[in-house]
Amino acid sequence: MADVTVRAPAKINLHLEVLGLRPDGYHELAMVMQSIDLADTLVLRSTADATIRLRSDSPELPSDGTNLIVRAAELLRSRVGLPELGVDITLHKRIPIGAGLAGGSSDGAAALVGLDALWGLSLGTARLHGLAAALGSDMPFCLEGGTQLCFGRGERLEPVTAAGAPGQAVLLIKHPEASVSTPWAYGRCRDLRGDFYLDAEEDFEQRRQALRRGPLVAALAGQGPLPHLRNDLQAVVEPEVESIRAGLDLLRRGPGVLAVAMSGSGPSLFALHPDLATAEAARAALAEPLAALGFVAWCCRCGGSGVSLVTDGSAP
Ligand SMILES: C[C@](O)(CO)[C@H](O)COP(=O)(O)OP(=O)(O)OC[C@H]1O[C@@H](n2ccc(N)nc2=O)[C@H](O)[C@@H]1O
Ligand SMILES: Nc1ncnc2c1ncn2[C@@H]1O[C@H](COP(=O)(O)OP(=O)(O)OP(=O)(O)O)[C@@H](O)[C@H]1O
Repeated sequence: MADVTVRAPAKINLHLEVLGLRPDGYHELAMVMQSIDLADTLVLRSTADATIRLRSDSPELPSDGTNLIVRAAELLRSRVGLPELGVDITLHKRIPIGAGLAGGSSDGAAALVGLDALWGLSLGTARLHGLAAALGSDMPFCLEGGTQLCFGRGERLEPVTAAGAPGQAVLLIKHPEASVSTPWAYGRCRDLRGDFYLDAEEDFEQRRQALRRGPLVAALAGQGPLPHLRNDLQAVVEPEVESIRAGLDLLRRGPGVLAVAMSGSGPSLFALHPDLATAEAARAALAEPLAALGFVAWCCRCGGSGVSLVTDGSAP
């Protein structure tokens, strides 16, 4: 079969609420996640030698069995019981690494979708979703994309209609030297807030309902103003990382900004804007202080889909 190319978009968290700690050690969450059009690209080619090979244009990224792309390919191949299948994968990395933007999870989801097509498996959405959930909490969202309520440890999805969303674009910033480990952020959350965690399923469900019926979901549907964005991990990470405090302050000063928050476990920060032109104008207005503090900045549209096969030859 000819090469298969897959687009792997990043996500931001419009809401991240930590409800409690589960018996499996993961946190029970209530989130709203949103795809953005900052994306990696994977190009996959079949090989005859039963090896899974990855190369990428990012020198910091491992290409061995610790990379989520290789882990996804190995899991898929073993689950379908076809050890003779081989693939060469080339990754064009654009999503910053360890940034709270689910770059690795989106790459893993893209590998699942790409290999399903390349190897002619036709696994279907439910099986791909199961494989994604086994690889990481954010990965099922990365498969589906768009705007979704995400519950459980992040893998239980409910689509949100965001046709009327006031924020159609983001100004996204990241400090190259800041890094936050996801397990560390959850561990810190447990240390600081663990005594207030909920533990009854009916309490979790009450919080899910509050989010489904709350002002954020209404605003996304074009029915009301955008509320303050909540990220419980931001509340524990912000006091520890100076560049996060400085970056949030800066984004709030951008002209036309609707709301500002940290994405996931950070350290990426974003400002929601009505459209790309307003986000670009804010980037231009903040160019000097952003550069002085050493931030890298991107302007992105809030996108409508998760990983997707590229069929028009437009990527990478
Ligand atoms: C911070 C977020 O990006 C928000 O979308 C996600 O919750 C993290 O998702 P992810 O990177 O796919 O996370 P995983 O690879 O499944 O888990 C990494 C680690 O994060 C912690 N973790 C993750 C998800 C969750 N619901 N509870 C947790 O406590 C656990 O320590 C886990 O060992
Ligand atoms: N294909 C990949 N791209 C990026 N990171 C990867 C990949 N595979 C494995 N990793 C590892 O995963 C870790 C987290 O990287 P990633 O860029 O996914 O972080 P993140 O955006 O914070 O994720 P999340 O938002 O899901 O918590 C890094 O330590 C990185 O080495």
